[in-house]
Amino acid sequence: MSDEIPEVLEERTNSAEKQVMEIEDELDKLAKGDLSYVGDPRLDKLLSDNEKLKHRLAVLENAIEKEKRGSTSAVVIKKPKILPTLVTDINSVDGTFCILDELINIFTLGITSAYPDLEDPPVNITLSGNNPKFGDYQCNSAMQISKLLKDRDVKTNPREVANNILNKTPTSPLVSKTEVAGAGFLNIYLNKQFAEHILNYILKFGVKPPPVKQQRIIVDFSSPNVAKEMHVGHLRSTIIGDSICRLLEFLKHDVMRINHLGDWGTQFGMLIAHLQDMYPDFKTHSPPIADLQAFYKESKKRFDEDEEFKKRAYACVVQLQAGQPDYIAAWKLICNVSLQDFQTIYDRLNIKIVPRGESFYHSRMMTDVKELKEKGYLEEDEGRLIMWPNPDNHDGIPLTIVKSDGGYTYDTSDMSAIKQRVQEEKCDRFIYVTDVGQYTHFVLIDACARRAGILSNDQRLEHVGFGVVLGEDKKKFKTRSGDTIKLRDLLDEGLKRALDKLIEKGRDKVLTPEELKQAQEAVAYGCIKYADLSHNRINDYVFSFDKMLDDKGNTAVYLLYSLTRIRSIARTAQISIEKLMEEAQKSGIKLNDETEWKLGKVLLRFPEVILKVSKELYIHSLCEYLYDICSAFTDFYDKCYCVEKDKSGNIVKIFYERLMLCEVTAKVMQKCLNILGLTTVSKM
Ligand SMILES: NC(=[NH2+])NCCC[C@H](N)C(=O)O
Repeated sequence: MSDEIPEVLEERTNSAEKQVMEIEDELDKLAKGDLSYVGDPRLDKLLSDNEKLKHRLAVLENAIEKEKRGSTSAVVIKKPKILPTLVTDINSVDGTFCILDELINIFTLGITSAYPDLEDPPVNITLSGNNPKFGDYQCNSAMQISKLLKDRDVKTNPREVANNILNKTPTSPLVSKTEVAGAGFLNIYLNKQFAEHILNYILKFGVKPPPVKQQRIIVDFSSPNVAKEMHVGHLRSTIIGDSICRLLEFLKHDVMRINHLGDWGTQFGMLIAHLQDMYPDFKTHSPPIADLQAFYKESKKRFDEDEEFKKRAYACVVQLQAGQPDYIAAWKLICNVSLQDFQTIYDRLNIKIVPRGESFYHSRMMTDVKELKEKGYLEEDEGRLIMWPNPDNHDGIPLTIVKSDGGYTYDTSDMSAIKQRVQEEKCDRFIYVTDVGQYTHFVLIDACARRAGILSNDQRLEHVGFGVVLGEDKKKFKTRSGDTIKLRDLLDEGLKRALDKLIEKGRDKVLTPEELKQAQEAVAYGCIKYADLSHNRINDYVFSFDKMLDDKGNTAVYLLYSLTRIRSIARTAQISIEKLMEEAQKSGIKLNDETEWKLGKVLLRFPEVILKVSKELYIHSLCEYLYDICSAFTDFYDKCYCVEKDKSGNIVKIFYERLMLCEVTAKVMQKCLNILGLTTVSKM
């Protein structure tokens, strides 16, 4: 076998090693108390990059080992690469077509045929940005390839490489032209007929999801704790998690929406003991516990102050864990009070979620702990049983699987949960939506589940982390009196503010009372959701009704209003959708004006944006896209008449093709808003 391969691998290993060292340096600083990184979104990224790089390093080192061992074998059989098949006929594609993916295919062919000796050459395609001078998309691979060649002592420069690629790149009905520009960029211009074809498809058949391999995906979100306040952090998890589910459901995945409620643990001992005292006949007469938080506080006070009560509380835990029916009944009762409370919030926000709390894993935890123990994964530590991801490396913190009093923990339930999700639910993807503070918890669960053989190499836990909710004073979000904000009050205030806003705009004079109420709810809940979703989730986020109810800028109010305006254009011209479709049979959308062409190109990006967000789970990209559509639409509508009227307001000409473009815009916007969980209204 040639010596060349280990050399390349060694080089890659060196570079990966260097990156690991750099990141470890940063982490080191952090460990030494350099707090400037805390709460910084870059930290989260560094930590996850570090994990990935370590993994890659291990893979590469393994490969070197293998190569070294096998270096006596004589023949190398190069696996033939499976090259992509390209689109040759416009009519063979529909509205679900991802342009970026096809461009990657086209340039993969171009680059591999220009440089057949390069293994896995970089194929780097991006959107060109706003300047039409740079085309619609750009291929930036020439610089990287030129560098790779130089490292192998091949004399060349990026422009030459770009020209070579261009010569070998097959033509495509998607692309009108490609040019070499600047230092070696390849500027790609899309073909208008192709774009028109796709938009006409969407006009006829609606917005359909791009085809992807169907997966079974679990999304663990919301997950408040029984008998405690569901706080703004849980609200973020609820909103982000729901939107992720909607997106994945749109892509036709089999999505499990799971509410991993904190409904198990020693706190139930004192709650049950208190319940027995306060409502001795709780089994026959459902006690009127309206305020479970107050009930919790009372029982906690007794627990802390009354030794006798404390003892009883512990005894209750034992009975509960043993499955004693009376105790199970008491526990269920308490859980149901909380659950009903949570459900009112879900109903108001139109969110579906299935409760499956920590208690669900109770019996599984017993068997799972036994198994972990038997397989030697657990170690004793001051009476506890702990688990390290790597038995030879005790840096950082381990999982606590069994407490010194024999009880199980949050860690235990998450180990059992991941096992259940892999082995019983047979999920392909595992998504957890919590605050960034739990990042290390999930890294540990992932690593330990891998060590225990629960997760295989191609499976991983995905933590969708988000920052803290802050008040307008940039401090922790509290009421004026310093109490935590009740979600119900927050939603009520949203409703009130939304109504004020609509009245301020005089909408109460134009809308029927029913329309006004629909608009009020759509605006109130929409603005709370959108403000959360439109920010990069990793960052802390400032909760401000004034900002979220602004009708300018990237806000729900602006978007919802824009959509109703677009929808009203055909309506005021009294053109029915049937009439529009009839006209579409004759001509279809034409993108003649520069602003029409621009709007058309933004609309074409829908599948690309959806696919990207479904991989990375950063919903704000979808919000930015929605805002891009609105901006492009405004430019178009300012410049192009859809309906021409004479001086006395009579319609003299109707531009059907433009009304069709309005319709497609509305369809795409509507779909995006649905995915974000916003309710749209026809009038507001
Ligand atoms: N599988 C999980 N750990 N899900 C998240 C649970 C969130 C937890 N109940 C909390 O309030 O912080």
